[in-house]
Amino acid sequence: MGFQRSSNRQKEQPGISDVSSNERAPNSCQGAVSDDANYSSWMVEHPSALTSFDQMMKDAKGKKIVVFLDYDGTLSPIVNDPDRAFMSDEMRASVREVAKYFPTAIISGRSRDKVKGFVQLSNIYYAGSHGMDIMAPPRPARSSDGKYHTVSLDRKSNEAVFQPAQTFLPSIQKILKELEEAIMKIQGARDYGMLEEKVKSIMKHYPDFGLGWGKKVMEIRPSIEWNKGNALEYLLDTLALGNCTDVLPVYIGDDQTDEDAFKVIRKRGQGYPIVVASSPKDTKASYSLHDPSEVLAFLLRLARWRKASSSSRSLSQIWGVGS
Ligand SMILES: O=P(O)(O)OC[C@H]1O[C@H](O[C@H]2O[C@H](CO)[C@@H](O)[C@H](O)[C@H]2O)[C@H](O)[C@@H](O)[C@@H]1O
Repeated sequence: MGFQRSSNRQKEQPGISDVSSNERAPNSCQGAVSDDANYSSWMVEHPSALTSFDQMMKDAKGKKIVVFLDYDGTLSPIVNDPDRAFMSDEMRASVREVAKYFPTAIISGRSRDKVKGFVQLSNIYYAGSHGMDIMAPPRPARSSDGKYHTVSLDRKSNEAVFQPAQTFLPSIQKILKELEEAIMKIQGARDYGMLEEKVKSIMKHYPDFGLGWGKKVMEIRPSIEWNKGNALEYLLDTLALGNCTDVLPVYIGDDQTDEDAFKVIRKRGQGYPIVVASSPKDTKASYSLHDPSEVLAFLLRLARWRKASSSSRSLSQIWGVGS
């Protein structure tokens, strides 16, 4: 459940830091140089997944790649109106292409229906509400403490939906109603402070829920130990890959909530956590991409790499030559 913050604090738009130093306003030169220097030194720790691509794929040889993608800020640029955060047709085509070759999942903070509506692809898995609403084939679920095993059929009764926070749904409906009534009279942008106050005062009565803040967004979440990292593990399990040592999860995301997935990959000891960032940030990711346009380039390259390696494999099988 999320609320939009209408302040000026907005994510840097792709391209802004691409402006070369001699195109910047004269009085911003100093800052620009040190920004570039900071970004460059950050990049040493988090090299570009594009420039590191060949090495990454060399290391991936013989392993099973599974692709996990965040939505906002990764597949679509950050925009002011969350209802207009559309992904481009090229991005959609690249995800479709990747999903032809690798199991692919979108793990988003948005509701599953909303993100599915934006992505409009049927050959991928969807995990909405920060992984608390997963659509996946029915299989036994595993969680470290044995809780959260609610698997049921969706409205079309043909796919399994895993909702670890299902028991919170009645309270969520109640909170929603109370919030709608309380905020109806608040006028847009300038009343963010009042909105925050109202939300906080209502949420005091719901100790089983927590408040979180994202990029210009305030979110109410059930206080359960379930995040994008758990969703990644759950999806690997549903693919029967959870315990395999030759699995390489590739996770691309830009936000704080994606860090949980980066941590899981690090803990597994194999895989590629890739952060989308146009300025230095504290992250557990090993690699970086500057913005969604670089995500697009990476996905296209990944699909092309796989296509080429499968065709060279079949040629070598047919002709008996080394690849
Ligand atoms: O996990 P994600 O797929 O990255 O979703 C995270 C949040 O995304 C949306 O908010 C963000 O994107 C909006 C559109 O670009 C932007 O206006 C907002 O400032 C960002 O925070 C979405 O509205 C939230 O519900 C998601 O949790």
